[in-house]
Amino acid sequence: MSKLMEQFLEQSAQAEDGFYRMEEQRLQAEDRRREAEHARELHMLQMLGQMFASISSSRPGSAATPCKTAPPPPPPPTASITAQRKTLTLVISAVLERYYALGSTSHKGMEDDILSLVKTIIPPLTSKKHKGQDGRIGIIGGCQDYTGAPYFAAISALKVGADLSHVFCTKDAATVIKSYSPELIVHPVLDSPNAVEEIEKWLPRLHGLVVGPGLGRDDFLLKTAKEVIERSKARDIPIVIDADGLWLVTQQPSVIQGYQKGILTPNFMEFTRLYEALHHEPMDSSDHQRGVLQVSAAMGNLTLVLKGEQDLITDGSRVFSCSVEGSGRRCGGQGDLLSGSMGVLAHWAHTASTAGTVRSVNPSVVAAFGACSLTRQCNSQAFQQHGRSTTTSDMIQEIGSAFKKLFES
Ligand SMILES: NC(=O)C1=CN([C@@H]2O[C@H](COP(=O)(O)OP(=O)(O)OC[C@H]3O[C@@H](n4cnc5c(N)ncnc54)[C@H](OP(=O)(O)O)[C@@H]3O)[C@@H](O)[C@H]2O)[C@@H](O)CC1
Ligand SMILES: Nc1ncnc2c1ncn2[C@@H]1O[C@H](COP(=O)(O)OP(=O)(O)OP(=O)(O)O)[C@@H](O)[C@H]1O
Repeated sequence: MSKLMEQFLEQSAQAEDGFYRMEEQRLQAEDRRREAEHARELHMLQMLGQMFASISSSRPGSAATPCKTAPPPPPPPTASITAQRKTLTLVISAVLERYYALGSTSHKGMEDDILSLVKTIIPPLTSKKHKGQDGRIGIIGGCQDYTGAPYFAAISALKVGADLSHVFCTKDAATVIKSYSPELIVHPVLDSPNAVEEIEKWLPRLHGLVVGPGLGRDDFLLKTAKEVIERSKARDIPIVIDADGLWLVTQQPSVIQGYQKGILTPNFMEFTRLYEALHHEPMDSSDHQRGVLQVSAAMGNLTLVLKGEQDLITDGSRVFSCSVEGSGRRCGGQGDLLSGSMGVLAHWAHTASTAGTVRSVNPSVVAAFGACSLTRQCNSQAFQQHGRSTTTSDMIQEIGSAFKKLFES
């Protein structure tokens, strides 16, 4: 009897095992089918995104002043073309929204998609606009020691496409900066006793602010910068904080914490300082992705760019990495080119977001990604010509063609 019972139990156990094995195989097959479907869907959405982006970025030509020998100018953009462009950019946004909801992990695909999105924020060049409409950018920085940094940032903003670029610097830096370029508007106010009021007069006219390049760490200048940041936030102006501006943020994070139009652009050293000030412990330098998510979260989901071999960009929800090929040349001032360009792109991205064009990704992230790609592309192009002797001025010369290659082709 007990033998029969044993046999019966053994057979039931075998049947049960068989059942679970089959069920496991069935579930694995189902998983594989779902994964394949998921990959197909991602691939299709990616291709659609690229297709729509290339259609939408082929703009009507800008209306040039006619001259006798020139062919007739192309017709101005008609209402139907404008409507078509708008529909296409909305489709790109919807495609990307679905794509990111599916959780892509493909870095190359992701880079291409964000680049497509950058293309949609660039205002078309038309004869219908007046000077200033494509951006008036202010740089807070420039002191006795550092005159190059604010110049690099301000001229980069102009070369990317801002119409006017202002530098608010100390009195002794102003003449020097003016002498580098007649294109810049230079205000020698940063060390005057009523600096904040002097700068505030201009805020209603500014579309973007870059705080820090060549600012130095003098207490009075940092206090002025802090007050200008507060007043710019009250006016909802996009603010990029770089270099010594990040020194200020490290001392007083609340100055920009939680401001959704703020972007921080630390190099590794600046990032480490900020991390340690926020978390009161040394950073785990083996996991940069985790580090940037932690700092962004601690700063109230502020957009953050950790510059390096790959630029890591996050707003605390996901990390985008920009690895457009640059070069091995690390001359000073590349970060200034980056922050100046970002000031303009941030203005364009937030304008596009208000118009409903950018919906799927945080506009600050789109601007940051655009500026990182551009800086790296400039670095690569300048390096091809100048090799080891490449300087930031050589990179600035490349902004026009790098911009065209990345965003207008
Ligand atoms: N022409 C001009 O006018 C220019 C002016 N500029 C202006 O200068 C001001 C000060 O800026 P800053 O970056 O030199 O200051 P700071 O934070 O003390 O860093 C210095 C220390 O950080 C380190 N370090 C740097 N990068 C690192 C990395 N990736 N990874 C690791 N370590 C890194 C490096 O350490 P080291 O190699 O010496 O050990 C170095 O000692 C600011 O206003 C800026 O705008 C610049 O824009 C350039 C062009
Ligand atoms: N190791 C690297 N490889 C490739 N590109 C890099 C590397 N490090 C930095 N970059 C690029 O150089 C740009 C500026 O970064 P960098 O770390 O030089 O900033 P920074 O130190 O703040 O510059 P600055 O000299 O203006 O103060 C970034 O856009 C980044 O992409």
